[in-house]
Amino acid sequence: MLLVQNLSVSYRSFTALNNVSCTFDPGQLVGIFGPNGGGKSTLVKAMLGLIKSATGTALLKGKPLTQQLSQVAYVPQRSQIDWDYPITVWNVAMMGCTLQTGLFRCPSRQSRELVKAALQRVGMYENRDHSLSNLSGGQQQRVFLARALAQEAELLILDEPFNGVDQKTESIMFDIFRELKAQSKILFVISHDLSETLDNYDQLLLLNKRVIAQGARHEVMTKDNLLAAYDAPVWSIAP
Ligand SMILES: Nc1ncnc2c1ncn2[C@@H]1O[C@H](COP(=O)(O)OP(=O)(O)OP(=O)(O)O)[C@@H](O)[C@H]1O
Repeated sequence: MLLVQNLSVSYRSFTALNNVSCTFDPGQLVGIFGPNGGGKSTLVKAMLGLIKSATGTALLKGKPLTQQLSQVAYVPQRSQIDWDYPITVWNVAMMGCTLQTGLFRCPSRQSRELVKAALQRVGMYENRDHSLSNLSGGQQQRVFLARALAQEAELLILDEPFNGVDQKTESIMFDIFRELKAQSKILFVISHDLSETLDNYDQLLLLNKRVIAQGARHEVMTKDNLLAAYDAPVWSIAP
């Protein structure tokens, strides 16, 4: 189980997150929604200790998440990744195994097998020698998903993974999420897509500095909750 308790974050005098608490069971695909600037990325970064929180903590299986980062595969927002960095598809995916292998040691046969299987699963093995910068947006996202798969982490966090991806990639990703759920992983997906893809999530967390609502789609995506989160009429948000 993943437990977020009383997490608060301020950037200088600006409060980005206020006392956020939520709980997630294994085998769940969780969608994190909310307006631009609502604190979604801040929540994830604070959970991972990438930024300092004023109060609160995140616990995975009862232990601080920050002490077991090898159990977390994090795919940041596209804007946070240097897509021109000269690296091949294979080497990006191999980074998922670096924690186990060590930075300066030759990857084991097992790591190579894991990376091969991960790239095959996302349909990018044939492109393994290609440079990351020469791929389409959807292909790049699939490579980063392969890196997360190769890591075999308990918790996968993907920050807006559907941005700039085509229908085929989106559908591959949701298929893979279902497989990971069956392996009792917890998947955190930050998204802005309020279309019918919402049905793919087991749980939704609606965030605007605080938790507006958490639960199943019909409990969370109500008129009142959407108004509280987005401060806008529902018809202008949800299709
Ligand atoms: N390093 C920073 N310094 C100061 N303010 C920040 C910093 N990072 C984020 N913020 C502010 O904190 C608030 C929450 O930002 P965050 O990126 O977590 O929102 P978000 O919900 O992920 O937004 P988006 O949907 O646009 O990605 C925003 O008002 C943002 O401007």
